[in-house]
Amino acid sequence: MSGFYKEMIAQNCIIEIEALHTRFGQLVVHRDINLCVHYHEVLTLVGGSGSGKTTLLRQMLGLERPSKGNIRVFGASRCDCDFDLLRNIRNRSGVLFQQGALFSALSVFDNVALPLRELRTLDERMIRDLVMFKLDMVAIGSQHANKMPANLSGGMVKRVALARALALDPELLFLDEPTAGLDPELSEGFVKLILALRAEMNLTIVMVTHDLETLSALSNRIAVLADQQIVAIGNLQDIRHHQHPFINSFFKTV
Ligand SMILES: Nc1ncnc2c1ncn2[C@@H]1O[C@H](COP(=O)(O)OP(=O)(O)OP(=O)(O)O)[C@@H](O)[C@H]1O
Repeated sequence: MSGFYKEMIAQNCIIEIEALHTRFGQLVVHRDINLCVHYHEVLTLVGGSGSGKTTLLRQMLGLERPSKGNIRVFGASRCDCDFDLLRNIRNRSGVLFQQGALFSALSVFDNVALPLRELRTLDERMIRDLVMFKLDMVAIGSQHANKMPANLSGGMVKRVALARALALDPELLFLDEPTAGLDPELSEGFVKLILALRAEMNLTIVMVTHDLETLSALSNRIAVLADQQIVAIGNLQDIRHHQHPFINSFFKTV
């Protein structure tokens, strides 16, 4: 075991990123990224447009591969191609994509039931109970279960998408711009819901956001992506005094 991994285990990392490089043709997006996401923290990725936040999130999720370097989730390498191992990582992770990304042809109920049905181990009665329980957790009443996504408000789409992300009781939750498109009141309510569920389910959260209110309310630590690297990492107090042009402009209203 390399010194790096010993250090990661000692630091209690749920996700460990080592010497990660990403390039798309001539475009270098990440250069030597090293990062540890601690168990039970909320780590937020911030950075300018095109700085590689979503790409890094997708790499942690296993949806994209870095050009070089390694990502370990729950101690297992993303680069291992063992199907059972990758499925295990997937079942222990939930993701809330930007815009909610509900399947438009499926009802609220069927959207939340999807990850449960994919397990192929639960009968429909059990699935029904679990779906109604998850909808209740995100304050969606049973009268909405048969509605189609097109008939929901923006705030409801986010909550149903969150119920789906939490369907398998994940330990790790990824949030991509969770409050984008919500007005300030709905956004505040959604942040409170995430905080409550995080405490209830003992979640570790990795989030991408441009929204300062969301960032301040939820983050334990913030990692700033700029110049293809993580130029600063720490809590809000640590970060806001860091001297970097992106950080100065991003936090100037705090
Ligand atoms: N599959 C791909 N092929 C080619 N270029 C890509 C691909 N995915 C991302 N990029 C490029 O990589 C860079 C980083 O993209 P990414 O979406 O990760 O940035 P971001 O920080 O999330 O940006 P934003 O805040 O605007 O969403 C961008 O220049 C983007 O155009």
